[in-house]
Amino acid sequence: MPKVLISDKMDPQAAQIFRDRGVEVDEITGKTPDELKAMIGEYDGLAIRSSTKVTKEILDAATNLKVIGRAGIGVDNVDIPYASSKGVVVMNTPFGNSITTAEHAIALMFALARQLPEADASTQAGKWEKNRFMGVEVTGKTLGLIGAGNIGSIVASRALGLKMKVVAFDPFLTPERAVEMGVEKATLEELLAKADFITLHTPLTDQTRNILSRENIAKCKKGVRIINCARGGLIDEAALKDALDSGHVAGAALDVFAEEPAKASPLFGTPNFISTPHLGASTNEAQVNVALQVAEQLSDYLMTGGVTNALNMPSLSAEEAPKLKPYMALAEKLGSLIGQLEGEGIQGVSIEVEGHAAELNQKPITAAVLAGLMRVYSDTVNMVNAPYLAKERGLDVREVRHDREGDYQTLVRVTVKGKQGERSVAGSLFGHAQPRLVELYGIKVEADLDDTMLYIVNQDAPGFIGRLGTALGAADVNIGTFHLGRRDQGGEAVLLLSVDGTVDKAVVDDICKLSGVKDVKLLRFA
Ligand SMILES: NC(=O)c1ccc[n+]([C@@H]2O[C@H](COP(=O)([O-])OP(=O)(O)OC[C@H]3O[C@@H](n4cnc5c(N)ncnc54)[C@H](O)[C@@H]3O)[C@@H](O)[C@H]2O)c1
Ligand SMILES: O=C(O)[C@H](O)COP(=O)(O)O
Repeated sequence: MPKVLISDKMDPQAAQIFRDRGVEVDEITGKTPDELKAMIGEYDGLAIRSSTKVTKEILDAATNLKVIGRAGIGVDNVDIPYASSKGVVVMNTPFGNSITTAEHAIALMFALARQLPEADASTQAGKWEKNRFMGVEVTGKTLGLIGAGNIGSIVASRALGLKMKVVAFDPFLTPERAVEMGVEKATLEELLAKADFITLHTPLTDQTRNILSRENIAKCKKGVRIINCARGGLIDEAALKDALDSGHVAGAALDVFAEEPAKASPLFGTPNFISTPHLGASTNEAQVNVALQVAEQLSDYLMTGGVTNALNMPSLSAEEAPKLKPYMALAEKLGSLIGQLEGEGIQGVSIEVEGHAAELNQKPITAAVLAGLMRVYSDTVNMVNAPYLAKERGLDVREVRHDREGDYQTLVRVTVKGKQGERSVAGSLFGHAQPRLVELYGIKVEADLDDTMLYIVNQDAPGFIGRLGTALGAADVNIGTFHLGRRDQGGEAVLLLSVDGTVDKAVVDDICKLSGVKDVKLLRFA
């Protein structure tokens, strides 16, 4: 039974879903990195929010980990490249808390417009300072939206409902989408010059880090109010403090900080500065959404192989997974076969599907071929890290889909470009589920690729099979299955034998010495 650790505070329904789906679950929150490191080795899955930092050290200690699920959107607390290199799938729940976070941004905008936290504190202190708190209306004002994705577009729709004008800066926002959203597409400079309120909704990347830098804050309209419910690090906090002190910025509300938990900040105590402790996603509704989603996604992956919302692997629905499973087994065996036969020096690989295989999601088939192929170089390769390793090695990967149906109802062909030019192997499924090799380097040969096999190329001539059988018998090697194919009569022939147990190198060397033998390789598919 797979085992999952929930390491951050999550709605209890998550744990219930894991149990209902046959996954063992422990809920242990608030652990230090060292404590997490000590316990992570026993888990197949890890469910987190933003508090748990999944670093290289944690991933190195996570020897059984297959999947990390983020109950929320931002995954900057997970070292995704390293998780990928370790073959760990990373998933998030990209929509579950979007409305809630957009509402928090709007709430902070109103709190800034009417100085609500300060007015509240003053009133509860018995001061009744009616004349101290003069606000501004939002109606008719311009909201500058930096980042117009899921949350940004919800904020825009709410702001339009409040009769604001919305200008948006997002390099990936098309003019058509801007029209559909009812916003004006702008450059960052234009936005800074026009906005009365600015709200940030981008991830933290090298391009967005300090997007509101000292220089850009200076370019803002005097009296601008700034809201950040996205990620700390998008604003230069020291420059923001100076701009609040000088009055250039009339107010700022931060839900997120460059360093969290933010227990001290020069901004704390600054007039017209409001802060919340990363509460953007904290509503009952959003927390139920993300907890249910993450538990369903992780259970699907661990129990059926279904992949949803993964950041480092193609999606594969729980319905698709069982259909693709035999294809992935076939693809992995074909990749492994050609990888073992070719050895070093592969520069490119093309994966062709035809017939029934062409109706399926090809990405997992490609990932499985690459996993089989790359395992020749490293035994820690799996479907998650194989595409990354292939890219790292500069392997040219092509996918081809043929609508035609050939000799087989379904076919996967793997062609590699290596030291000997282009060579291919092809396989099909028998009885809808049994992977079988049907072609090897242009020679028709039907073979199940069993755990241990001998590949022999010889000159087609009478008596060879007898001599081979005698040599194997003398070495006490039992033949399981025997498959023969040849290019033409008297030409090159290929033999694939499955054998019980293993075969010593000395036996392989003896077979090499038999008359007519051109090549012998011991293959493993376990
Ligand atoms: N405070 C919270 O609790 C909370 C809750 C949920 C999400 N978030 C954060 O909010 C942010 C936005 O989430 P989302 O779901 O809308 O993400 P999203 O991916 O749907 O949207 C992000 C948008 O940013 C845009 N973008 C990327 N680079 C940009 C750049 N250089 N300049 C301008 N725009 C750029 C993208 O094109 C995209 O449209 C994320 O950082 C997420 O982690 C915070
Ligand atoms: O990216 C997110 O989803 C938010 O930052 C929410 O973080 P949290 O789950 O820690 O509240």
